[in-house]
Amino acid sequence: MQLSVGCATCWEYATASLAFVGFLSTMAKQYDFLFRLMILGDTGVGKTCLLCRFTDNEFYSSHISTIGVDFKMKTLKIDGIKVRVQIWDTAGQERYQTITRQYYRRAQGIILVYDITNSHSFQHIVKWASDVDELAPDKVQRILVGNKADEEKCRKVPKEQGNKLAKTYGMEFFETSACTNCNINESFTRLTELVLRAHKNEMDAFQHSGNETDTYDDMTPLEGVRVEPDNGLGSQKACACWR
Ligand SMILES: Nc1nc2c(ncn2[C@@H]2O[C@H](COP(=O)(O)OP(=O)(O)OP(=O)(O)O)[C@@H](O)[C@H]2O)c(=O)[nH]1
Repeated sequence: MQLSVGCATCWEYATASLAFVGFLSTMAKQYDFLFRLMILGDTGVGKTCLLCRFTDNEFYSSHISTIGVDFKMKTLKIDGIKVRVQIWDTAGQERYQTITRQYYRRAQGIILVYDITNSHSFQHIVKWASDVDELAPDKVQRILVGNKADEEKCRKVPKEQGNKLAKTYGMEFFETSACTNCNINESFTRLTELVLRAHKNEMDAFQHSGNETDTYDDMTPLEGVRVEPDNGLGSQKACACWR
């Protein structure tokens, strides 16, 4: 860029531009890869709580149903690689399935969650898994999570049953508690590792293509998905149903 000497405005503009470019390149190097993970399961199993515990180390005792899809981000370091995960928290309520189903095809990793104190939520895993088979990419990585493991006295689903179901689907299995922060980092990190491994060839090709400053980021926009808040639902969580 050619600067006209003595022109204060141009100089300020150039300095600001260079600072902005520097800022962008620093931003670009904050992570090496970006992946999308998704949390699925019946309403009330604790999907939002799992996510809030993982990203913010917080736990909320009230159940405020998610509308559509919400998301949070976190950066992990795995084997020296900085991986940024965008984690979508989906509504478990049937009425939002038209919206949440739009997101499956962009997920690289999926956490299927049931509540160990709720047999129905466990039985419904079969339905969630078949939705994933139908709608998610072939390469999608999945793990099974039995949440609320702190509620041992109210347990309805034995741990062996969870293990058995996970084996049937070829998934790894974790019992977690968002309440006591048990196995939360372990499960999210393991899923991210599986996604990294599944995409290794593409990532190697990307790095060898000379993109040293860019990040591997499959972020083409979603088709427009929009939901209007349902006034009959009472208090509900903020949502990011359209992007
Ligand atoms: N004891 C216990 N309660 C939990 C745990 N995780 C979540 N809960 C409670 O379960 C209820 C539902 O949690 P949410 O995270 O809102 O459930 P959700 O799956 O996101 O529900 P939807 O948004 O309706 O799909 C809340 O009252 C939470 O406090 C846990 O690990 N242990």
